[in-house]
Amino acid sequence: MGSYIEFRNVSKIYKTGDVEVRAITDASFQIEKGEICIIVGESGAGKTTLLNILGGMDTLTEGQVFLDGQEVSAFNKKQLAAYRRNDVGFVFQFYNLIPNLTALENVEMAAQLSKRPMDSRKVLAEVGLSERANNFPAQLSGGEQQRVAIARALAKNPKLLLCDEPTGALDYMTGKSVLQLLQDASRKTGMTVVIITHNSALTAMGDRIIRVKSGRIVEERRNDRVIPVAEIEW
Ligand SMILES: Nc1ncnc2c1ncn2[C@@H]1O[C@H](COP(=O)(O)OP(=O)(O)OP(=O)(O)O)[C@@H](O)[C@H]1O
Repeated sequence: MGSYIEFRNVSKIYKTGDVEVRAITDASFQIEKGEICIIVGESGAGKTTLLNILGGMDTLTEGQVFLDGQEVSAFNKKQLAAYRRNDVGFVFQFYNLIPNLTALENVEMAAQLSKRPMDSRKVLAEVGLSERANNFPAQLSGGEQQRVAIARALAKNPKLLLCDEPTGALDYMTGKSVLQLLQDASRKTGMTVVIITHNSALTAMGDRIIRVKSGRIVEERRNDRVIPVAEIEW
């Protein structure tokens, strides 16, 4: 049996007029179910491109991508939309909450779109925000907004949680608590989590580390000495 997630010789070339940008070259790696995977690399290395391909938000130029036995890279537009809706939860650097919906309504809306949602109130409680359920995003701190965004992604009960620089807009301590939340959620639910970051220190919290440089995978390894986020300093 293959791995839960597999990238097989993936390349991505962006074409703008006559100009070609090779964002990813021949990337192959695997991620197992329930793992926290940290994809690390400098700005422009190709991290977001990899995440977008895995999340069905962008297509590849060459190669194949598999998740849980399905070939994502063979999906048509309609299948990709269903895949994004049901199988993938997204957490971005800038939360992307809907401003005129409360915290709870933001979570409920995502849950309603999914095939197998979890109870929105329960998930909001799990991220420590029961008391703020009826607040609008503008009434919440950055860290609280990111918690709502994580609750929104988790409430879909996805197969995979994709996080693009989830602490990029947060201060050190708040960022740490958000990462701790992601680590706890993965451990508690067995959810597979992929986090992309430019911060090498965060590799210590991952079960698997994938390092990207100039569009190529330069390192892929299992980490058998995972450190709780609270103990990581950077
Ligand atoms: N839509 C696009 N059109 C053309 N080139 C693109 C496009 N998106 C990304 N690229 C290029 O592909 C390369 C990889 O970009 P990507 O955003 O994946 O890197 P990244 O590692 O996520 O960087 P950052 O940490 O700065 O977000 C870069 O050279 C970028 O300029």
